[in-house]
Amino acid sequence: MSFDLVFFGGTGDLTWRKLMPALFQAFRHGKLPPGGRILAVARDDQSDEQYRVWLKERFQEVDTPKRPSDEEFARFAELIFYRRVDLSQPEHYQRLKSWLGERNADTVVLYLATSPHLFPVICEQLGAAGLNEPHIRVVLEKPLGHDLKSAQEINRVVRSVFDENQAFRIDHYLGKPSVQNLMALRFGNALFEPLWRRESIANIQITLAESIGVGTRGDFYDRTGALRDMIQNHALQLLTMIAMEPPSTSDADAIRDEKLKVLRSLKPFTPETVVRDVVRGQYRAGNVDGKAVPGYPDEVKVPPGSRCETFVALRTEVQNWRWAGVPFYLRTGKRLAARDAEIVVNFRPAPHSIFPGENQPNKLVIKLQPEDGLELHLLAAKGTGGQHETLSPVFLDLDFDKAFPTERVGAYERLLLDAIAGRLNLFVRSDEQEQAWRWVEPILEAWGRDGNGLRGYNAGSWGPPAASALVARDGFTWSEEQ
Ligand SMILES: NC(=O)C1=CN([C@@H]2O[C@H](COP(=O)(O)OP(=O)(O)OC[C@H]3O[C@@H](n4cnc5c(N)ncnc54)[C@H](OP(=O)(O)O)[C@@H]3O)[C@@H](O)[C@H]2O)C=CC1
Ligand SMILES: O=C1O[C@H](COP(=O)(O)O)[C@@H](O)[C@H](O)[C@H]1O
Repeated sequence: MSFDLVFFGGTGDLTWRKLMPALFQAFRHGKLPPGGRILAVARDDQSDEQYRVWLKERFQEVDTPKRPSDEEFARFAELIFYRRVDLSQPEHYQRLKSWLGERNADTVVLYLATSPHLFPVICEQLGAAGLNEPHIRVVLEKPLGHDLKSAQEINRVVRSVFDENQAFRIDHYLGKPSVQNLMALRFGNALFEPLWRRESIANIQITLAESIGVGTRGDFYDRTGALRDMIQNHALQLLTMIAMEPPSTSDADAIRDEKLKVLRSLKPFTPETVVRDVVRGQYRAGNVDGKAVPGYPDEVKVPPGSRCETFVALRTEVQNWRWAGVPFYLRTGKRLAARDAEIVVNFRPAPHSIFPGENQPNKLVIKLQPEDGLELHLLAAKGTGGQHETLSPVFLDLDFDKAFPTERVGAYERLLLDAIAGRLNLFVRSDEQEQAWRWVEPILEAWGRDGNGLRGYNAGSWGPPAASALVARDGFTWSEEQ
C-alpha cells in the first residue's frame, strides 16, 4: 500500500518535536508501510535538501535513545520532501495537488499541525481543489476549537468537505499504550466486570499531574488554561473509557457510540455546582524536584494580571444505573509535586470485618505515566501468629514494560500508523468532541462571570487545599494521601 503523508505546519514545533520523531520510530521499527512519502509544507521557501538538513539539526534535541544515527537519518530522509505552501492561497493547493498526482498513492493523509483557526480555511480550500476524495484522510490536531461554538464551526466545515470516516481527530492520550490496556483490562478480562459498578466502587479518581510549568508557551497557554487544555479532552476521554458500557464489537463506531453515551450522562453543571464542585488554581513560586521555580505570573510571555487556571479539580457523576451516586473526581495541573498520570478505582470497604485493625478498602491503580502498569491493593495476613491476625496492605504490581520487554509503540507513532491504515478507533468523533465542550461550557461561563475563585498553590504541591476539601466532603482522600 503506497501512501503520502502531508504535514501542514511542516516547520512548526509540533511537527519537529513530536510528529517527525514518532514517524522515525515507526520507520526504525519497520512499522511504516513501504512505499511512503512524507511531505512537509509551510511558507518558507526552501528545497527538500535544506529542509532535511534543518530537520536533522532539530533531531539533536530528541532524547538520545530515540535520536537517529547519521546512517538511519539518511535513509529516513529519502522519504522526506518539502514544498512551499501558503495555506491562505488557493493556487498553492493546486501545487500540492500536482505533487500528490505525480504518483496517485493509495492513501493520502493530510495532517493539520497548524493553529486550529486555519482548519476551516484549509478544509474549504482542500475541498475546492478536489483534495477530498475517499482515499484522502484529514488529521486534526488538538485543540479542536476554543469552545462549543468554534468546535461546531470547525466540524461544520470539515463535514461539508469530508465524510466523518475521513476525519481523524487527535487526542494523543488515546494512543498511549496504557490507555489501550484500559480497554484490555475491562473488555479482555471477565474478572472486573461484575465489580465495575456502583455496588462495589466507592469513587474514581483521574489525575493528570505534570511537574513541568508552561515553559516558553505562556502566551498560548494563557488563552487556553487547564480546563480546555487537559480536562475537555484527555481527562474526559479517560473517564469515558472507565465508565462506558462494553461495546458489542471493537469497531470504531461501536466504541465511540458507548463513549458518547457516557458524555451525555455526565451530570450537567449549574452556576451553583461550579462554585461547589470545581476548584481552579494558579501556581505560585515553589520547589519542584529540589529546584526553585517561578510562579505562573512570572513565566515568559504570561500577560500581567493573568487569571488563567493552571490547575483544575472537579467532582462529577455519571447519571445512569451503573454509576448513580459514584463520585468521579478529575484533577490536572502544571507544576505539581510529580509527573503522575493515573486512574484510581477505590472499591467499597468489606461490609463486615472479622480482623482487628486495618480495614482498608481495595483499590485498583491504572498507571499511565511515568510508568505504565496496574497495581491492585489488597489486605493480607502477615502470618505472625497469635489469636487475632492483623492485616497489612500489600499490592499486586504489574509492570507492562517488564511484561512486554519488546519496544512499545509511543502515542503519536501509534496514531500516525493508525491514520495511515485508516483505523479510527483511537480518534475522537465530532459528536463526542462537541458533547465534551457542551459539558465544560457552563464552567467556562461561570468563570467568565466571576473571576474571584482562582486559588494560588505552591509549585511542587498537589494543588490548592480546596482540592483536598472537595474529596474530603464525601469522606474520601486523593490517592497520594491514602
Ligand atoms: N507544540 C506542541 O508540542 C503541540 C502543539 N499542539 C498544537 O498544534 C498546533 C501547532 O502548534 P505548533 O507546532 O507548536 O505551532 P508553531 O507556531 O510552531 O507552527 C505553526 C506552523 O504552521 C505554519 N503556518 C502558519 N500559518 C501558515 C500559513 N498561512 N500557511 C502555511 N503554513 C502556515 C508555520 O509555518 P510558517 O509560519 O513558516 O509558514 C509552522 O510550520 C497548535 O494548535 C498547537 O496548540 C498540540 C499538541 C502539542
Ligand atoms: O495536550 C497536552 O498534553 C501535554 C501533556 O501530555 P503528556 O503526554 O506529556 O502527558 C501537556 O503538557 C500540554 O499542555 C497539553 O496541551
